[in-house]
Amino acid sequence: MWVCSASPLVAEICAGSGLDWLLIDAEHSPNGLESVLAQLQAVHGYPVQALVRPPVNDTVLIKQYLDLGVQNLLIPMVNSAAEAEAAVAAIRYPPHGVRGVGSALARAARWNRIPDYLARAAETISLTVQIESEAAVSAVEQILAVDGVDAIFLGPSDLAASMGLLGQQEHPKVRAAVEHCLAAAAAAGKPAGVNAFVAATAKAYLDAGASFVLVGADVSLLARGSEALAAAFVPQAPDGGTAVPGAGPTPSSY
Ligand SMILES: O=C(O)C(=O)C[C@H](O)[C@@H](O)CO
Repeated sequence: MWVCSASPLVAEICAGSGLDWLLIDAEHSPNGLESVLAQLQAVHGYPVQALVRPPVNDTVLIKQYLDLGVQNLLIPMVNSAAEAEAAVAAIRYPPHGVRGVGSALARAARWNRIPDYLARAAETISLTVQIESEAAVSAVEQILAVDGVDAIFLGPSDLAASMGLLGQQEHPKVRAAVEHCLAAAAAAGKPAGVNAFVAATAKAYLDAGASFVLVGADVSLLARGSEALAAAFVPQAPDGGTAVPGAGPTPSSY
């Protein structure tokens, strides 16, 4: 599930839920380096894998995330093999890439307490790139062929927008594009994941070959759960609207 609240406490609650992976998001959520660090520390020791999504495919930012100790990166908006190659270069030290060397100062290497960190760092990091535009779907085979791309992740919300179908993640053309990418990943022998908050769609994508799915978000659970409490206990206005100040209609499930 997504962890978007930028709260170590919430991240720890989710980490102990039984879910097997969490995505700490810094693309659309109010997370900076300090809050990502605090959440990594909060989930450490729980039987859960944490992925982290930086806001952008940027070499300097990726270096900072890696030095914090992020081991599973999800890079958004990767639209071509060249952009995927740039992400791979960002996670590898020279001569295989361009990652700056700061392990003596960094949590990633536990401040040089991890022997051979520099030599072994690449083995400890996974790179998943996000396919979320028509251009990326067209280039998915080339992106999957990039050495160092470990997995792809489909983003139906942005994909729908790029197809002129803003807000229509369930549109048959969007679902067909997602399934095309799932098949391409299977052919390439690499895992593919997808964002799918509608349970039936998540199950359909699993049946179509998805290896991992994002099926909810901390903020959405809190929003819908608090609305349900309000609906159960707060008197409704006579016109059927809500009596809760500031509350509005519930938008799409994404
Ligand atoms: O395009 C997508 O889908 C995603 O990348 C997920 C979104 O970022 C997230 O906001 C869910 O809508």
